[in-house]
Order: sequence, then C-alpha cells, then structure tokens
Amino acid sequence: MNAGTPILTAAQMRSAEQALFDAGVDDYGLMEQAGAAAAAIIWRAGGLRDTLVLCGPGNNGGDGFVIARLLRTRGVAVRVAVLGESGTSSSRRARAGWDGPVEQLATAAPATQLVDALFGTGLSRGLDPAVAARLCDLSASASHSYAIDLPSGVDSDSGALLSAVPHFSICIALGALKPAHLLYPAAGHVRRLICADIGIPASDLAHQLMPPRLAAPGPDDHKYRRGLVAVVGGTMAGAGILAAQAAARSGAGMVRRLAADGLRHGADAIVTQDAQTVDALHDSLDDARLAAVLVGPGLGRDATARARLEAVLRHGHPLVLDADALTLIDVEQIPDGAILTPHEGEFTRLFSDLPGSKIDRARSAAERSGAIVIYKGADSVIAAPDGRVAVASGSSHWLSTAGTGDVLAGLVAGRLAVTRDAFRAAGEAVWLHGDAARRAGAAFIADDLLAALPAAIAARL
Ligand SMILES: NC(=O)C1=CN([C@@H]2O[C@H](COP(=O)(O)OP(=O)(O)OC[C@H]3O[C@@H](n4cnc5c(N)ncnc54)[C@H](O)[C@@H]3O)[C@@H](O)[C@H]2O)[C@@H](O)CC1
Ligand SMILES: Nc1ncnc2c1ncn2[C@@H]1O[C@H](COP(=O)(O)OP(=O)(O)O)[C@@H](O)[C@H]1O
Ligand SMILES: [K+]
Repeated sequence: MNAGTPILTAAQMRSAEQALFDAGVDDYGLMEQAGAAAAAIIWRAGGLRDTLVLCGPGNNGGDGFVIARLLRTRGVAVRVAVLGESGTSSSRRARAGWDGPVEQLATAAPATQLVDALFGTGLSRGLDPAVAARLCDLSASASHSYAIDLPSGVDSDSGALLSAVPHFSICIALGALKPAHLLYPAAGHVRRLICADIGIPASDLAHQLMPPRLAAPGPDDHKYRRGLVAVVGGTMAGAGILAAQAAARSGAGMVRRLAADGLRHGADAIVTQDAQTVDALHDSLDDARLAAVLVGPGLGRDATARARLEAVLRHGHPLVLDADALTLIDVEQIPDGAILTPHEGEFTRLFSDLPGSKIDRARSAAERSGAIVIYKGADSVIAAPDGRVAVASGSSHWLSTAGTGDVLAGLVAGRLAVTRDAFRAAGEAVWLHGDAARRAGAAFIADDLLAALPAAIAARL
C-alpha cells in the first residue's frame, strides 16, 4: 500500500522530536520551523485579514508567538492574547521574540481571523469551562480560524473532546498527523487538514490511507488469473447479490454467487450456482482456483447459517468475513490472514474488552485474531496483525445507508482475489468505496455505488 502521512501518538511525537534533538537539531529551531510553516499556510489562506493569535503556556503557545511575529512581518495586523505564562524554554524564547503588546485571553477583542495556539499534544485535561467558552466565542466571531497542531480541547491520541471545541476552517498538523486529526468526534471539528513537514522522521506503522495505485490487466491475463471470487449466499439474497456485483466490478476476473435462494441474478456476468444445501456448498467451494471467498452478507444467523459458515471455514480459502458471519463466529475460529469488516456493533461483540483509541482497538483486534481488521465507520481503521494501520479520512457521510457495507465487503473480496495481499486489498477497497461514494454524490443508495466503481478504479490506474 502507498504509504501516506504518518500518524503519531503524543508519546511517539515526543520521542520523534527527542531523536531529532539528540541528533543535534536545535530545540528552538524546530519551533521556528513549525511556526514558519504554519504562518505560510495562514498567509496563503488569509492574506492581510486582521488576526488574533491565542497562545497557551506550552510549546503550542510558543508556535503561536512565532506565527504572530512572522505574520506581522508580512504586514498583517496581528494581536496576541495569552493564557498563563510561557512555561518551556522554547516558548519563553518565542514570546521574547514578539515585541508587540500581549493581551489576556479573558478580555481580548475578537478579530477576523483566529489562530488557536493554546494547547496541542500536551493537553492533559479539558480546558476550564470559561476558557473553552471564550475560545468558542472568539472562533464564532472570526470568519477564518486555524488550529495549530490540534484544536485545543481534543485528546490527541483518541480524538475525544475533553471540553467544548469550536469548528476550525483549517487545522495545521505539525510534523505528522495525530490520531485526533482522523478519528471522530475530533475529526469533525476541522474543515480542512494540512500537515506541515518539519523534518520529523516518518514512522512505518500508522498512516493516513492514501489513493492506491492499481494495475490494469495485461495480455497474459485471463479470468482466473485475474481472480475468481465466491460470494456465499444465505437467507437474504439481496445483500449477497450487492456484494457479488461489487466484487464483479472490483477488477476481479470472475464472480460466483453460491446461492441459497434458487437462481436469482444480480447481473448476468455473475455466475449463480445453486448451493442451497451444505453439501452443494461444499461442492462449490471445492475449487482450488478460488482466490477469495466472502461470507456474511445476508447469511442469516440460524443453525443453517452456522453450518454454511463452518463449511466455508473448513475449505481454507482466502476469506472475507462480514455481517452475519461476524455475529456467528468466535475470535478463536477466525483463520489467520482473513479479512474482517466489522461496524461498531460487530466489533464490540467480537472484541468487547479492548482499551484505547479506535486505532489501538483495531490494532489489538488484528493482533488477537490474526486477521486484517477493517473497523468501519466515518473513520474506518484498517489494521494488520503485525501492527500496520491505515486510517481513511474524509469519507462521505451519505455512506450511512443500508447495503453500503455489502458493497464494501464485495469490493474487499474482489481486491483480495486480484492482489492476493489482504492488507493491501483492504486499503484499496476502502479507498475505492469512499471514492465511489464521492462520485455518487448525495442521497445515493448502495446500488448507485456499483455504477461509480469503474470510474473510481480508472482514476487509480
Ligand atoms: N518540542 C518542540 O519543540 C516542538 C513542539 N511543537 C508544539 O508543541 C506542542 C506540544 O507542546 P507541549 O508539550 O508544551 O504541550 P502544549 O503546548 O500542548 O501544552 C502543555 C502545557 O499545558 C498544560 N496543560 C495541559 N492541559 C491543560 C489544561 N486543560 N489547562 C491548562 N493547562 C493545561 C501542561 O501542564 C503544559 O504546561 C505541539 O502540539 C506543537 O504545537 C512544535 O513547535 C514543534 C516543536
Ligand atoms: N457517517 C458515516 N460517514 C462515512 N462513512 C460511513 C458512515 N456510516 C457508515 N459509513 C460507511 O458505510 C458502510 C456501512 O457499512 P455497514 O454498517 O456494514 O452497513 P450495511 O450492513 O447496511 O451494509 C461502511 O463502509 C462504513 O464505513
Ligand atoms: K491548538
């Protein structure tokens, strides 16, 4: 998978910074660099609009003083308001570099632009209610607002809101993304996210999901080489048909629907095999060419569904487990290397006791089950048992409609058949699903995503 911008926890960020300092990088120099990068972004977005910079007591506040000084040198009418005294050596030096007046946060008048440099990764508890209210008021009076590194009041590692947090036009992440930039609810408080490079070395474990690079079929390809997918049907035919159609439009060579419902078709290109009995299902699965099997959408939850799931597990094909399969299965039964696509409810049932952020929980679930986990939602997190994580951002909230999960599951199975690489397939499928939703616009239904898939794929070739 194409590695995107790294995501670091506050502790990882501190050790990455410390590694730079140990290598001889000057502590204050890094703050100057961060402040300069942020000031350049604010200047490009806001020009000469009058600006109020709020500076907190730590290094986030230090960044604020650097930003204020640099914007003023460009001719911007800048005022600074502080919350407390600067408590770190770099922030004191940054404050000493600001020779304009310093107002108090409690009494400062609003401005057209607001820069929030109160707290970043060092926030340890919610803002005092009066401070949070003041931040919200000043933000509401501004037409443009910028959060430096993070909106003050969000928990950097989990994305939780620790106090009232305004909505920002732009958040300028410094050096790397933090979980709160991508995880809800914090992610919903930022309209645009920009990550400024300040020379922090990239971690290789957690990244923002990036657009994939896909390959078109070559002259030697044929339908089996491109990947044969089986979608196991159950009591609710529609879900399996949706999934099969998504798999068929994923770039895979061939899709078979192993139907429990007679021979209803979704698209003529999909081969529907009659697999109403468990024996018939076994026969259909007895094919070494199967590159991916999807089970779960519309499977049902009764004894027959359980028997069908067990039949699938016995064959040992590369597996995608979704929906009812996630409700029926126990963690110990999940084969290594399978892909799981739980939404919040399914995840909680399977992995109820896992602590930490959504990223932490997805990573622990992958480790515990040996599977690739796509923990779905507005902030889908993809985790592998070896610790790799990719977080999808900016997906259309119109996806919260019935059947879109079936489409995703079919896409995952299709990309698995094409790539034979579960983590990569999961990332590609989540990206294509999100892009198809963007293309489908508003008020779409799951079926509309299918029509948008070929264009989403074409855009990544
Ligand atoms: N290490 C460095 O030199 C660099 C740090 N950078 C900036 O530094 C930030 C992290 O700086 P810090 O670690 O100093 O942390 P912050 O500036 O985020 O704030 C920490 C300070 O606020 C206090 N505090 C925490 N929660 C509070 C609350 N609810 N109410 C009142 N006080 C509270 C803490 O006791 C501490 O004094 C990053 O987000 C980034 O903006 C960047 O300048 C890059 C370079
Ligand atoms: N509010 C939201 N914003 C963005 N994406 C969402 C939102 N809600 C759900 N999704 C996405 O839509 C899909 C829904 O899947 P799922 O919950 O399994 O629905 P269903 O079972 O009806 O198909 C998932 O890919 C999920 O990530
Ligand atoms: K901030």
